[in-house]
Amino acid sequence: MTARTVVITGASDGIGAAAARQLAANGHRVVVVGRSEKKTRAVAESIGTEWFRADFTRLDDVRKLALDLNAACARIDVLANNAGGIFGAAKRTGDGFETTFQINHLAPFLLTKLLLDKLIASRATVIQTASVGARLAPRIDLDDLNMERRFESMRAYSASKLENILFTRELHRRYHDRGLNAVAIHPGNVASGFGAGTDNRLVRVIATNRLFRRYVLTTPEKGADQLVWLSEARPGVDWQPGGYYEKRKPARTSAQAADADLARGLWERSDAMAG
Ligand SMILES: NC(=O)c1ccc[n+]([C@@H]2O[C@H](COP(=O)([O-])OP(=O)(O)OC[C@H]3O[C@@H](n4cnc5c(N)ncnc54)[C@H](O)[C@@H]3O)[C@@H](O)[C@H]2O)c1
Repeated sequence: MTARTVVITGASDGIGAAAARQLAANGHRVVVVGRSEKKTRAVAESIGTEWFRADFTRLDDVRKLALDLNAACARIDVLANNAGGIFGAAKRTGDGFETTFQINHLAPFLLTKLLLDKLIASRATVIQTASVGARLAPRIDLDDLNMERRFESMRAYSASKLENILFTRELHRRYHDRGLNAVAIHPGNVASGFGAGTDNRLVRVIATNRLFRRYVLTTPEKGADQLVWLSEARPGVDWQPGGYYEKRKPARTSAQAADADLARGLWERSDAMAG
């Protein structure tokens, strides 16, 4: 197989780090992106690859990351927008947006847009690590993407993961005929750093309890399976762009995820917000 250039965000930990290790072992050029310089550097050095640091609570970091990636990579065959998580109480970033919304949706939206020319020229695959949790999302209110009316960390998380799927659909609608292959996935329920810092007690207990981690959740390596598979497989042959996958198979999600007007509206609002 030809070696590909694969950029993975959230690759300092968990699923992203496991995918980076596997793809590097398979001979690809992997670019590791993370928030913590120390952890990101450690992962990159352990697999002998490049790394960049960006904190997605700062859109200026995302803009700088896009500039760096555009300069460092002649082509990008795969962009895995994997960074994300469930966080605590309602909080605004310095950019003025609700934190979960910005980290999980707005930052990867902006990064993808700033890399778009290169992604199209490379006929790239763009993967969103979404979640089965998107099924629990409340009705997305385009006039209240910051959830000012009723914030709760699980509501914000599930909405952001639905937004990952809506973004995938709209990316596909706009750019598939120019060669872009967009896909969203649920990675499985994985024992990673996910959920450790949330104020949602149930999620925190499941995510941190030793027995749950050992017997109920799966490993980061298994959670990375679809990122690795989609990075190497042939779009349009091995999998169909535009959709949502679980365990390497197209999967159903909620009716909202298929709402084309909502996907278009979210794109337009995100564009205006990200500037
Ligand atoms: N673990 C699960 O069970 C599970 C289930 C469904 C979906 N997911 C999704 O998988 C993805 C990876 O999560 P994981 O399980 O590996 O968790 P993790 O906590 O181990 O890793 C999360 C990664 O996201 C990065 N990140 C978090 N906040 C960031 C910020 N402000 N700026 C830049 N990067 C930031 C972290 O640095 C880390 O590299 C997430 O998008 C998560 O929503 C996880």
